[in-house]
Amino acid sequence: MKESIVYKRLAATFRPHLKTVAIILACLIVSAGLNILLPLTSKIIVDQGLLKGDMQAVILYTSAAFLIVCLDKLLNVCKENFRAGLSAQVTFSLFEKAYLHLTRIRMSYFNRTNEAELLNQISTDVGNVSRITDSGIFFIIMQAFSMIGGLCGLLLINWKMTVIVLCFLPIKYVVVKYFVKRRKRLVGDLIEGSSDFAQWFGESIGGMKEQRMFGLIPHRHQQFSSRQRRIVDSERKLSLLDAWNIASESILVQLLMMLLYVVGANLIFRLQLSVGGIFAFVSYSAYVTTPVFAILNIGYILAEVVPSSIRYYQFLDWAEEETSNSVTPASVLSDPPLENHIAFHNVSFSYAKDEPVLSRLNFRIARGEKVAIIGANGAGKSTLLDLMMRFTQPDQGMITYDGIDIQSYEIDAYRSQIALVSQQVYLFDTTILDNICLGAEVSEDTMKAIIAEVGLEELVHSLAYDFHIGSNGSRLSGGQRQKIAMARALVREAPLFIFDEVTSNLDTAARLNVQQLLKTRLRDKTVMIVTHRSEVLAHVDKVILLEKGEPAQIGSHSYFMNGHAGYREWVFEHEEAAIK
Ligand SMILES: Nc1ncnc2c1ncn2[C@@H]1O[C@H](COP(=O)(O)OP(=O)(O)OP(=O)(O)O)[C@@H](O)[C@H]1O
Repeated sequence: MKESIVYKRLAATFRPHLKTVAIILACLIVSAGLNILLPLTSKIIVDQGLLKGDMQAVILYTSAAFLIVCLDKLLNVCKENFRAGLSAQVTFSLFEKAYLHLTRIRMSYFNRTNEAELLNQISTDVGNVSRITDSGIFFIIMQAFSMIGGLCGLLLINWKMTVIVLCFLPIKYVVVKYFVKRRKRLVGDLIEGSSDFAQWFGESIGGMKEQRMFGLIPHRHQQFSSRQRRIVDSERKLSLLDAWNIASESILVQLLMMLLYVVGANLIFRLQLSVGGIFAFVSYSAYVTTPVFAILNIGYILAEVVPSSIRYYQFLDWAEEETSNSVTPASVLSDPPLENHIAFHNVSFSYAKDEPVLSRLNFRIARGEKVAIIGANGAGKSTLLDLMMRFTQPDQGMITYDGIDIQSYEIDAYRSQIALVSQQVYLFDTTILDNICLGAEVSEDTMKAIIAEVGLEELVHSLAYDFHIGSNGSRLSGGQRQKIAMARALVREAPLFIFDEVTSNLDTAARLNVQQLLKTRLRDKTVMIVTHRSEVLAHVDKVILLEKGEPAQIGSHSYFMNGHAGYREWVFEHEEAAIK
């Protein structure tokens, strides 16, 4: 992303807050004007008051200076009030934009970033981008105003000395340019290192058991050290660079002062400049050099903002799920419900070019049908369900629901038609009840019935509905988590149910419950179920057999058991593996 585009987008951040920005700028202009008067008052106090012994002038001009400072400080508090408000609003909206984008971003984004990395990335970037509202930046703007006044003051007092001040500026420009270049590189390194570390750290926490079981701790410790060292090293270099930048600025300013005093003294000895004049001149020269240094330093501050802004805006540019479509599934609107049939028309999909996972799938599922999807590991079963959920889109072909391409439906309305229990269930860190209802109103009778149907009665009686299950259900067993996920789906009463390997963690009684559900609560519902268990396969209306990259085969369980040797062995293999 080009830097010019980044600057345009950063400027757009201020658009909703133009009024606040205008008030802050007004405060800064008035404040700069007031500050310009101060050296003049000092000059009069020295030349007219002290040197000529005029007490009245001393009292008058010191009082004027006092009032100017009071007014200036009041303005500063007022400006800071608005600036802090602006900063809070900008930070909030940057974070909100990132969060809302995450809720709509295509699911493929999550394949490349883990949670810890994502959190680190968003909070670092929002923090750095919102630095454009820092008091430092506004201070620089204020300095720009005072520079104009300062330059007028300098010319009024002595034009020869003004030339010395102006000659000094290109030197500072070269120095700052060098520092900015180095800082950008170091900040880039730091951002990359932190992101890499956060990704590694997230993975380390996720795989803590594996590290202990397989004796990986010394190896992971080494990885930790090299990654952390890279970050600490970048931070140290950055601090050192900051110190050099400040030191170079002070040295240059002092060098300028030295020159001004030498030349100024010469002019005083030749009676071309008053004593008060030289003090006023030195003050005004600071009004010119400080802003120029500060303006040049903007690049130094932006060296941190720009790399983060680029990453932040690249994240915001990641494609989102299609949400603008407005068709509502007919069954949402009609009572009694429509046919709710699903059809795959020549659907193909691949993650990588020339490596098809699903190839020319053609099948139709009528309302109320129970369909099993079966295939070897990696055959594309979960991918097929992701296509149904619109987490991904077909490369070719079309999936229709009630005869309409599912991509045409308004996405939330479409998803409300489906209750999914996925292979990897996610449970929220709240109570059993909240995890089942997920915000829906569920009557006590329905809840009781569902709890019994999925075999959760015992758990609920021993722990109670309001038992907190921990992060992702860490205080529950795998089977208990799967049962909660089942209950959560049943509560939705959607026309279509999708179960992805839901029986994998269940004991015999619980598996029988699932079988029973197909005949009772789910009798009129359409059900797609990924399973290899013969007791479920024997009760479905049809089986879709997937082989990676091949067109699907469709038939009944008995058809495959009699006519497909691979299928038979496969089902038995799974049964045996499950028994073992
Ligand atoms: N996000 C992804 N990016 C790239 N390739 C993927 C992705 N997800 C799955 N795959 C690949 O696509 C193929 C199908 O995966 P999928 O998860 O759909 O298989 P599956 O039939 O559900 O397998 P299993 O029985 O092991 O759950 C596999 O070869 C897998 O490596």
